Order: sequence, then structure tokens, then C-alpha cells
Amino acid sequence: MGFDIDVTLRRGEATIAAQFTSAGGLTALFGPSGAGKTSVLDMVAGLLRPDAGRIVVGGRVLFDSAAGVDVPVQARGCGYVFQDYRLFPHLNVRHNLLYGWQLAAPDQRWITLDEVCDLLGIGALLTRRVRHLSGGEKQRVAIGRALLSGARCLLLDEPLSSLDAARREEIMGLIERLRDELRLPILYVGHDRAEVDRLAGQVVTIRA
Ligand SMILES: Nc1ncnc2c1ncn2[C@@H]1O[C@H](COP(=O)(O)OP(=O)(O)OP(=O)(O)O)[C@@H](O)[C@H]1O
Repeated sequence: MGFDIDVTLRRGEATIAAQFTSAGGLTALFGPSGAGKTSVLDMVAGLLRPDAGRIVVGGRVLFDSAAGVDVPVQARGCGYVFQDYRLFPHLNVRHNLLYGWQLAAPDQRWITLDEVCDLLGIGALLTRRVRHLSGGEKQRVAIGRALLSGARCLLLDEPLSSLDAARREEIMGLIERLRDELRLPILYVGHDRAEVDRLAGQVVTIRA
């Protein structure tokens, strides 16, 4: 089960509207700068409140303005990965990853630190400070932290944009593995059409 989204939000001069249903797998949001792609991810995560609409992820209603449902951020189970990683610079890789684990309620944990390290190939980095990592390594750790937080879906906001071509290819391969091996719906914002077409089972256009 994937996403069932129908939201509108007035933001400054812009009115952001998105309406789509996906069966699961990776769904990409595509559209011009300022159309509202990141805003849609923020609404799914619970960081922005739609003016009206409904957000259902994996069959769970996270927001429904008509029914008065607005599940708090920490209970939504959305693993959010940002273009600029947003790791904790003063912590090493292990402690960045364990931050996600500690956020998760025990009954929501479905993957262990060892499994994340195997999946993402970051076992050798555990004692490293994050400021000494490459961009690709930082993005792996950010994805690992999101998975360990008990995520039931992944929100990936331009996760390749800060990477050089070689690292971009490497992280694309990793996202394909996550898409194919984990049964998590993924909502992905990208601005490169070829990248989006390669990764996504469904592409949703967000219009300005
Ligand atoms: N904090 C804010 N306050 C008011 N308006 C905002 C704020 N952040 C973004 N906006 C506006 O909301 C609209 C959507 O922005 P958003 O960042 O979601 O678009 P986007 O499609 O993700 O763009 P990009 O591809 O450039 O990242 C834009 O018109 C933007 O100016």
C-alpha cells in the first residue's frame, strides 16, 4: 500500500495542491521550482498543516481535515531524508544512527543497527565523525537514521542533488535496492527527469 494524498495549502502567494494515489513502491513528485514538492513532503511528515484534505500512508490516515484527524509528527512514522543530510556534526556515525533508533517506539522498530549497516554498507564508518564523511557516505547514514527511526514510509527530498556524478550513481543504485527489497512506500522529490523515470513506478506532476 502506498500514498493516498489530496491536499491544498495556501503558502505566501502560492496555492499548493496535490492529488494522487500510488499502489506502493517509489512515487516521484516532479515539477518546476516553487511548485510545492517539498511542501507536499512536509505535509505528509506533519511539519506543515494542509488547509484542507486527506493524507493516507500505507492505509493509515495521518491527516483528514473533515474528520479532524492530525497525527503528530513523531507518531507518523515518516523517515525524512534531506538534500543536505542534516546529520548531527558533533556525533559520530553510530550515534547519528542510534538517534533514529531511540526515536522509535520499541514496537515500531523493524530493523537493527547491524542490518542497516549491512544494507547500506556503512559498518566500517561507525566510529567516524560525520564531518569527515563524503557526501555519498553522509547520505547513506541519513537514510540509515531514517530507517532506524521505525519508518513506515520514506520521504526523500532531492537526495542526489548535493552529490557528484559518481556518488549520484552509487546512491541511485542504493535507492533502487531500498525500493525493491524493503516494503516501504517511498515519496521522492527530484528535478532530473531521467533520474525520476529510472527510479519511480509513478511520476506525479506538481504544477505551479
Ligand atoms: N516558509 C515559507 N513561507 C512562505 N512561503 C513559503 C515558505 N517556504 C516555501 N514557500 C513557498 O511555497 C511554495 C512552494 O515551495 P516548495 O519549496 O514546496 O517548492 P518546491 O517545488 O519544492 O521547489 P524547489 O524545487 O525549488 O525545491 C513557493 O512559492 C515558496 O515560495
